[in-house]
Amino acid sequence: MINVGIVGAGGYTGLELVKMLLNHPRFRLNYLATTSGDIMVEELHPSLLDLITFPVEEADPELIADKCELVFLALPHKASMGLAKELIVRGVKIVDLSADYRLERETYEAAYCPHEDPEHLGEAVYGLIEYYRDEIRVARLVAGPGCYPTATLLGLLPFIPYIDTSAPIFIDAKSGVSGAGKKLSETSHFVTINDNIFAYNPLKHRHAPEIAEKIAKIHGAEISVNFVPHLIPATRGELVSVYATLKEEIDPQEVLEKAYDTERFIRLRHKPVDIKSVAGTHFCDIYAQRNGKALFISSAIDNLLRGAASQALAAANLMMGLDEGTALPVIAYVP
Ligand SMILES: NC(=O)C1=CN([C@@H]2O[C@H](COP(=O)(O)OP(=O)(O)OC[C@H]3O[C@@H](n4cnc5c(N)ncnc54)[C@H](OP(=O)(O)O)[C@@H]3O)[C@@H](O)[C@H]2O)C=CC1
Ligand SMILES: CC(=O)N[C@@H](CCC(=O)OP(=O)(O)O)C(=O)O
Repeated sequence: MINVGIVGAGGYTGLELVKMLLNHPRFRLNYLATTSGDIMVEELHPSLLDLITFPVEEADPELIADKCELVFLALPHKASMGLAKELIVRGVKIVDLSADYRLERETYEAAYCPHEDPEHLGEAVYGLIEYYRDEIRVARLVAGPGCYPTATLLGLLPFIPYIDTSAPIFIDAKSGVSGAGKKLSETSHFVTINDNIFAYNPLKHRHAPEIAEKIAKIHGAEISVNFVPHLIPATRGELVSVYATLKEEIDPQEVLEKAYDTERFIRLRHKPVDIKSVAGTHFCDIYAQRNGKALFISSAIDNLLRGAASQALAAANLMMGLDEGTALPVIAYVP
């Protein structure tokens, strides 16, 4: 068995990781931590009662290195890099769910804060599985992509060679409230979001530079990303609609089939996608349609899973030489 740990076990993605690791045939959950520790995991997450009994500690790099070959950091940005730099020098493999190792230093510092671990930033691999699989297999530090960039890039990347990048591209995204994490805020308050929907940070969200940077890296195309996220009254799930202009009248279905024919966790749909069919799973569902040169791409993921925890587990599987799909959830919460 391979010993693994989770730091940030009290949060939403931390819980998703615990749930998947309970069913993992090769990973043994050997360490759990929160900021203050001193609690049992089944107290932290009452839904785990009678399924697991395990102490949660205060995060300590020495102890993590003693107990784990690989650790998932399910922490807010900044907190992650503070710990990751202590762990990597101790030989622990890391899958970081935060934004800390996703971007070039310049892009990161423009959108977040000064980087505290430039030494290891350059070796981090972006954990978008379908595009970085080979690099992930040999990585010691993987950066889980943001949830919106995951759904957007999986839908949009196959079309980049056919898109007129001189015309604006609009990405209209909608997320369930769990995307904002566990702590409360005015916008995630029940009374604000119930029976409601609204845009936030239009054209200014920090995921726009992440999307643009990865398109440039993968296709060498500089595009101006116009990204508008919305909050919707759902617990989990994310729907992304991309509106772009084509250079030529290609068959969108054919483009998608060519890109993802052999990908078992990408489902190509012949009808517009929805969030419920992917909720609780690692799938990304994609649909595309064209009217002349106007292109519409629609993708859906579970933000907590494919957008964070299950994508992190797929990366960890690859890093430890296992089948990518080990213990990834595939049965959706339907109805
Ligand atoms: N929610 C989502 O859909 C997605 C989340 N992510 C990213 O994954 C990471 C985790 O997200 P999520 O689980 O939603 O977040 P949550 O806010 O639900 O959980 C984060 C946990 O980290 C702990 N924490 C907070 N501050 C610190 C600190 N300074 N030092 C140590 N621990 C701290 C908190 O609890 P405690 O202090 O008690 O330990 C908390 O339980 C974030 O970086 C997020 O941006 C990425 C993609 C999608
Ligand atoms: C609904 C909601 O609030 N979503 C979050 C994105 C979640 C995510 O992917 O966060 P990181 O990039 O920080 O890891 C947001 O817009 O900030």
